[in-house]
Amino acid sequence: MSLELKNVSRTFNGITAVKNISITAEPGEIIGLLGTSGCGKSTVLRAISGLDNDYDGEISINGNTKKEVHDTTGFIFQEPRLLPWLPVLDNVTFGLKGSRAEKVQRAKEYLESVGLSGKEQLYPRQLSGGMAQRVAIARALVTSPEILLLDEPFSALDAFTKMQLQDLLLDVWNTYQSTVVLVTHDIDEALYLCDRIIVLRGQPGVIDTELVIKEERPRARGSQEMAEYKRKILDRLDLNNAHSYTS
Ligand SMILES: Nc1ncnc2c1ncn2[C@@H]1O[C@H](COP(=O)(O)OP(=O)(O)OP(=O)(O)O)[C@@H](O)[C@H]1O
Repeated sequence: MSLELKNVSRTFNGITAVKNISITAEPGEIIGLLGTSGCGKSTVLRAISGLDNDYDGEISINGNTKKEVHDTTGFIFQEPRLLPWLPVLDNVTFGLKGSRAEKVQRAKEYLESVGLSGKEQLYPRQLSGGMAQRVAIARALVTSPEILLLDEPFSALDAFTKMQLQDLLLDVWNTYQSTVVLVTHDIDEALYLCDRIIVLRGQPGVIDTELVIKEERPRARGSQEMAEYKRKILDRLDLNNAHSYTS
C-alpha cells in the first residue's frame, strides 16, 4: 500500500504545528518520524490516519485522497487503550465483522502471533504493561491494515520489554508486510526498526533531513554503524554539543 503526503500543514487556533510535510512511503517500508517533543510527529500521524482531517495539503493512500478515517490503517497508541470490562479475546474481536466463530478464530490467530496464546480470557487489569501493549498490537493487526501507524508505542515500557516488542514488531511486519509509520523520539529505536528516518524539527515542525538506513536486519543494537547514524541525527537536532550543558 503506497502512502504519499504532499505539503501537509496543520494549524491549531492560528498556530502552525507542522508545515509543508511531504513524505512518500513505498509498500512494506518502515518509516520513522523522529524529532524532539512538540515538533508535530503525532499531528502528522493523526492526519495520515484520518482521525484528524483538518489539515492543508494532500494525503494519498493507494491513490485515495479522501479526508476520512481509512479502514486500511491500524493505529497503535503509546498506551494500550483496552476496554477494561472485556477480556483480551473480546478486546481483539471488538468492532470486527463476521460470525462470532470467525471473529474468535481470527483473534486467536493474531493473539498467537504476538505471543499471547492461552491469555484470551484474562482481563486488562490482569496484564503487565508489555502484555497489554501486545494485545493492542494484535487488535491493530486483526483488521489486516495495510498501513500500520504507531505513536510512540513502546515508550511507556521498561527497557527489556521495549526491546522484546521491537523484535515482535519486526516479526509481525515480516509476516504481514504492512507499510509502517512509526513516531518516536527514541533514536536507537528508530535506527533498529526503520528503513528510512525522517527527522522533524522546529515549531512549526518541518522536515529537517531524511536518512536511509541500509543495514541488514536483524541489526546489532549499538554497533559502530548505528553509532555513526546516531551521531548524524544528534548533530541535525543540535544535541551533540555536550558543553552546552556545562556552560
Ligand atoms: N488538538 C490540538 N489543539 C491545539 N494544539 C495542538 C493540538 N494537537 C497538537 N497541538 C500542538 O501542535 C504541536 C505539535 O504537537 P504534537 O503532539 O504533534 O507533537 P509531537 O512531536 O508528537 O510531541 P511529543 O513527542 O511531545 O508527543 C504542539 O505545539 C501542540 O501543542
